[in-house]
Amino acid sequence: MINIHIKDKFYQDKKILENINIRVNEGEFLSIIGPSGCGKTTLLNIASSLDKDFNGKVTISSSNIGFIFQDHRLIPWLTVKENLLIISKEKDINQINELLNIVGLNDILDIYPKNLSGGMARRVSFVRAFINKPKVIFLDEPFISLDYPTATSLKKDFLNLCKKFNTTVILVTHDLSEAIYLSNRILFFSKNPANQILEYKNLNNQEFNLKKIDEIKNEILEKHPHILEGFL
Ligand SMILES: Nc1ncnc2c1ncn2[C@@H]1O[C@H](COP(=O)(O)OP(=O)(O)OP(=O)(O)O)[C@@H](O)[C@H]1O
Repeated sequence: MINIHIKDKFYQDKKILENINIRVNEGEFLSIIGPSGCGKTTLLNIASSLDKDFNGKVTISSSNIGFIFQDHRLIPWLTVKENLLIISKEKDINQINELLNIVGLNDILDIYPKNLSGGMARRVSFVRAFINKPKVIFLDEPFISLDYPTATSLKKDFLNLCKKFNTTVILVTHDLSEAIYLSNRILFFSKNPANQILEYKNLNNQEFNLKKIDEIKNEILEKHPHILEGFL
């Protein structure tokens, strides 16, 4: 579904990524975790073909892809409805309402982004990402700076959307608990140039269970204490 081969990636004369090979299967949810500055966003930009300035090759089996970023990136002078319709291929207001309902939003179609709370705006950005039924979604720290209850419920809603569309996902995050909860597989990276230091597979525990998440987190940290360095 997604094949990422990066021989190397430089910014000016600084090597950021080297010798990275990642394959993501259809319907898989992969998280990439690592310390600040190790190149996670750079890797995501290359994987999603936003950045083509690297040595290597990326293939994605569908061109129908969506993005979710840290900020909602809604167009400020358009209402929620207009923000969603402008990128919707089907222009189907019933489908838009259905997706808004999945993320817990009702009666907000005529509201402008500046009148939405941060959490609501982020929810709308999730709906926007799913509106054309993408086969693949790339996310860069999408739950950052949301309060805990909002982030938790949005994560649940997000998993429901992924299930509904059988979406393949690559998520960049700093948060190990979040990665354990959401993913099937986690890749840990270290710094300079980013090395893949550990792969953790078969995390199919997508039920929100804090105890279980903590157990897995402790298991990972006990087995691999070095991954603590720099970011946890
Ligand atoms: N456009 C750019 N030009 C030059 N250097 C850049 C550019 N973008 C990123 N870098 C550098 O590349 C390195 C990797 O940056 P990147 O944003 O990919 O890391 P990250 O792991 O996503 O960090 P964070 O978790 O803090 O967002 C950093 O040293 C950063 O300063």
